[in-house]
Amino acid sequence: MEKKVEYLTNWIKEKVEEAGANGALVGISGGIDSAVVSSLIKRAFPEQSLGVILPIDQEVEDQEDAVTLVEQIGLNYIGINLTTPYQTTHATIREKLKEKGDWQEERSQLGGANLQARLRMSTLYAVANHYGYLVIGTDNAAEDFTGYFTKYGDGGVDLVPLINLRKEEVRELAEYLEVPDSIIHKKPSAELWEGQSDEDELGVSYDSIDDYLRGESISKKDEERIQQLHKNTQHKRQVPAGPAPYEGE
Ligand SMILES: Nc1ncnc2c1ncn2[C@@H]1O[C@H](COP(=O)(O)OP(=O)(O)OC[C@H]2O[C@@H]([n+]3cccc(C(=O)O)c3)[C@H](O)[C@@H]2O)[C@@H](O)[C@H]1O
Ligand SMILES: Nc1ncnc2c1ncn2[C@@H]1O[C@H](COP(=O)(O)OP(=O)(O)OP(=O)(O)O)[C@@H](O)[C@H]1O
Ligand SMILES: [Mg+2]
Repeated sequence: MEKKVEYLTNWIKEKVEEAGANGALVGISGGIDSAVVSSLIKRAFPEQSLGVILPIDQEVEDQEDAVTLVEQIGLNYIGINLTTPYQTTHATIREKLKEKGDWQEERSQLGGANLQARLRMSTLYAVANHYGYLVIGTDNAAEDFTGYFTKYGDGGVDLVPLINLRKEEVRELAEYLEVPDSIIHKKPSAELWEGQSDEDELGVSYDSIDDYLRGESISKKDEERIQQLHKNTQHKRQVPAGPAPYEGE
């Protein structure tokens, strides 16, 4: 485990230095993925790393797991409350679409959820620009394969150190790195709306996705669901498509 941690830590260090950046930061949610990335950036850059806690509809102090984590690992951190920017932006969009007669309440949940992820991304980049740091993402192999992230939201980052790790491998790393149990055993959730659960929304468990990624056989139903998610989200793993150069008259 120590070798794996060293490998990931050195990789982050090399990529940040290669970019000529001063250090690294990560958004901290109180979930396991960002907890592991927090520990890695602290090891890579003990003095030049930053955790950013970005609550929406909550106070920074209420993000207890996130605060406990940064204090435990001694990571320099900052809390920026995005409740007002989120509510203002969302209300402005709602008002304009209502005026146009196009607003549909039942279609608003996902757009609002993705807006939260994209406001966090914009905030992380504003802070990163300020310090000359890179933004470190938290996507793991299961999320990447199924496209379970917001395009240009939590998917909008500079480096993705966990991208080849299955969820089970992230858990193993978290245990080795002594991430608090309350974080390790929490039900994975993007927390973009009340009661959201990754596995309910995905329609398949992380264990099943991990088995699939390991090449093991899983139920036909799960296999079809994973392949459908992968296919539908192909665009998120690519640079935006453009036409070939025009070669006519
Ligand atoms: N074929 C295609 N080629 C090019 N672009 C395409 C496209 N199909 C859709 N698009 C574009 O992509 C958009 C849809 O993608 P996107 O905006 O990402 O939206 P979408 O994939 O519908 O939603 C994001 C999902 O990720 C989950 N999430 C988000 C954030 C964090 C976490 C977490 O685990 O923490 C999970 C969230 O709960 C939700 O299930 C469309 O509105 C359209 O603009
Ligand atoms: N309140 C928040 N403050 C700062 N960053 C956040 C917040 N919520 C989400 N993020 C960022 O978005 C990322 C994606 O969330 P995701 O839920 O996939 O990861 P996680 O919360 O670390 O782990 P888990 O998947 O176990 O819930 C987080 O890792 C974090 O970097
Ligand atoms: Mg989460």
